[in-house]
Amino acid sequence: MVRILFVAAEAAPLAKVGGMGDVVGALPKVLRKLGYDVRIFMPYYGFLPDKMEVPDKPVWVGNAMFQTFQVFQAVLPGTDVPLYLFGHPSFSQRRVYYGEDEDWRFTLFANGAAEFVWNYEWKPDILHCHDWHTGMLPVWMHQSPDISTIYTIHNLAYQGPWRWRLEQMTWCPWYMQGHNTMAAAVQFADLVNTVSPTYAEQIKTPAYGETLEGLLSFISGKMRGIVNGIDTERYNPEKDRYIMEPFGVDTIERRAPNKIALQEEVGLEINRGAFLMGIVSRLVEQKGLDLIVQMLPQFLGFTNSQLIVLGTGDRYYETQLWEMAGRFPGRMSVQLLYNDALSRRVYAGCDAFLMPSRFEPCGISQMMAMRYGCVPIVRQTGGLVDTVSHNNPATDSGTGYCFDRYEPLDFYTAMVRASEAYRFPDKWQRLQQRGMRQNFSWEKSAVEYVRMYKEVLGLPLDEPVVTAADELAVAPPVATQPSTDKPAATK
Ligand SMILES: Nc1ncnc2c1ncn2[C@@H]1O[C@H](COP(=O)(O)OP(=O)(O)O[C@H]2O[C@H](CO)[C@@H](O)[C@H](O)[C@H]2O)[C@@H](O)[C@H]1O
Repeated sequence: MVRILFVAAEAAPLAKVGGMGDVVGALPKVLRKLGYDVRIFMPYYGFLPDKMEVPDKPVWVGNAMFQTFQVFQAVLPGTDVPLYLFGHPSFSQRRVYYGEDEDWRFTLFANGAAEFVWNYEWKPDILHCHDWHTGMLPVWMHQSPDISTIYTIHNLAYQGPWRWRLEQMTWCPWYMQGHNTMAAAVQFADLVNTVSPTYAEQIKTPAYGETLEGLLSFISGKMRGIVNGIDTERYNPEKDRYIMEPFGVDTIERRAPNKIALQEEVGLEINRGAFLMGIVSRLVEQKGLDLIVQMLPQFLGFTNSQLIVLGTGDRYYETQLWEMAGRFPGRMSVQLLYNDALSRRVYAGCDAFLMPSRFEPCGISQMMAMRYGCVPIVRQTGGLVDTVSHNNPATDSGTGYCFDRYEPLDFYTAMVRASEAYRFPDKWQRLQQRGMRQNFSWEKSAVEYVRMYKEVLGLPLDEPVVTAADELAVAPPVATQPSTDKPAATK
């Protein structure tokens, strides 16, 4: 059976700050069903014992960067995916990112992962690395021809902090890109992918390449674009115990109480007819926050619409939104926090979801919104192009509202068109149902990942990888931990 180790800083539901956590938490369990022995290696953050049982005894003790670390083996809650936790005091605080030592502790983490795969009894055939935190692994793995590497770019904008210090820590000279772990991985990984076909093309241009467009164009032969899925088991409006009233595509009339409950919960006027818009996001420039700050006061001023924002991020946007909410009491609510349960209630209660991103590698939130019958209003960029299509009431087609240019008025027009369409309940309901019927499950995208794994191992693409004997023992017997749907720590 092919063995794959995912190395990442996040894995939902244990540690999730954004979409990468969703991917690393959901894809391995689907791949295991397809017959691959997939495991995860991630840091042992200080808040993990609140969410799961971690054994006291490590399965392995190693050394890297003159430090001793321990590796604990557990199981990702709600799945059968074995989880290796990298234990070192630098991760014992209750945070995932930020801090003065961000560069150092993630370099240590990547070093620890390398030592682990070189020396531990279970050896992967493929090391699947995610984002800058794990970027040096493909460089170091060049001394191990028996281990292939795949690198997934979730967000090109984050290429690692304090690069001059990174170079001193990675012990890799400039031609190995020791100062920029994202570039290092792109250059040295056997295959590279990003999380949607459109973004895979866009990042070869200066507008989206974040200064790596030259390198990305150069390696385009080994570059793939695979659209993300969502965890349709965890995020299922028919069974979600965090929402007021479960509903499905054929029982969409049962969705209405969720809107009233949400209005009540976040302090909005109870108004069944108001056009309720939602945002669940990291509050950063990428997500089009400047368009929101510019246009929402006008839109709220001229219509009877309402807005709820759930997110954390840049202090500037947090302050702007907070100040705006003060100008629209009962019409706008800002929740500056990370809360998975509330995010589900926003998806289930709002009429529309705003995502006017400046750039978007894929985007998970718009898919979650559609799954919960919330109509996305998005800018046509990156993965939003691949997952949302424009509503055409004449032909009853499309799943949301899309605009093209990153201009306040274009965004405004899209919101006006959506709020006008909302006045026709039957058509609006059919639009919601079209979104809910989309197949965003990981099963579809997992097949494309399998193709990549076969390609990197040099296996024939049209033949199954697993042998009959393997199929009988699809996964090693590991106990399944009960699911903890507790939200992760704030950023
Ligand atoms: N305050 C809050 N409370 C609760 N939940 C919150 C929250 N803020 C955000 N979330 C959740 O975090 C996830 C956000 O995922 P996205 O993919 O939309 O964006 P992100 O930019 O983080 O991911 C990056 O990586 C992913 C994965 O590849 C790409 O899809 C994306 O384009 C790229 O920018 C969603 O599951 C959302 O519900």
